Amino acid sequence: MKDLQTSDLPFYRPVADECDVFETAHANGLPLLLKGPTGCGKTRFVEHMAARLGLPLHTVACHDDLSAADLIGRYLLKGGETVWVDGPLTRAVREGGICYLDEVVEARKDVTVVLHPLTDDRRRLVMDRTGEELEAPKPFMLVASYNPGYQNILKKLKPSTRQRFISIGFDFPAPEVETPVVMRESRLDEARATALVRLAGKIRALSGMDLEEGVSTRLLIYAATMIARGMAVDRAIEAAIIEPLSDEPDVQQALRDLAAVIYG
Ligand SMILES: Nc1ncnc2c1ncn2[C@@H]1O[C@H](COP(=O)(O)OP(=O)(O)OP(=O)(O)O)[C@@H](O)[C@H]1O
Repeated sequence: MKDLQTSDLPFYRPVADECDVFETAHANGLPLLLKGPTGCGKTRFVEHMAARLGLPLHTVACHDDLSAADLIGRYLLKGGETVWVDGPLTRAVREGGICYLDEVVEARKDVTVVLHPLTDDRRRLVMDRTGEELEAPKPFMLVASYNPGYQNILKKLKPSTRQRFISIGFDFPAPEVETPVVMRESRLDEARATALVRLAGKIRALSGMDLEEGVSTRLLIYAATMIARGMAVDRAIEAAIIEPLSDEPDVQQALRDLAAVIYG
């Protein structure tokens, strides 16, 4: 695959054709949903694409208290006066930038009401508190992410929401992508980065274990960073991989056993 990296962009190594899909969605005013496990590169991908397209990026980490007003804006008291302050979604629409809603499924239901007219062919942001209705300019793009792996039956995206988005499925990168990513982010040498990525492959292949999700690329980079700074490999794996993945002594021991297979 062609390496599209140039030095002034946030580093992102493409896994497949996701950069083309993003560019085509953007060029045609289509919203994009990134699905995948935590720490696999979704946020970095959006940062890279925003910089590549020269667009301002407004990122919102969604949580179960996040309301439509948090995205759109609210009246605030400033120096005795009431002034309207745009929220990140409104700023992105006004600027013609990208608004990235990380873990959109966590947001409150009233957020969906705002997103629907913005993510179909109307492309309109309805601001009920000010009575304004903004038509999104052509460069505006809404990107959302969602982790289907979380077994949260109460929080699922409704078909009427997910069928408004072009979607890309993410997963942990293949070893030939993940190893150079780990090396570049941590400055660890190839041999030791390769061993960590092999360990990750074994952990991700575990089944029947009480692991909610496989080890993320983010954790591998943490482990690699500690090793590159001189920490003993087994200590770094313990602190950056085993402890973050599980609290269960049996599971932790199984992970140590896997590490012993790789590191002898
Ligand atoms: N293809 C890739 N190219 C470059 N860096 C990558 C890639 N994949 C993963 N990474 C690295 O993995 C780290 C974690 O990725 P990122 O923060 O984008 O995860 P995420 O999928 O957005 O996670 P979350 O859903 O928890 O927000 C990044 O800081 C980056 O260093």
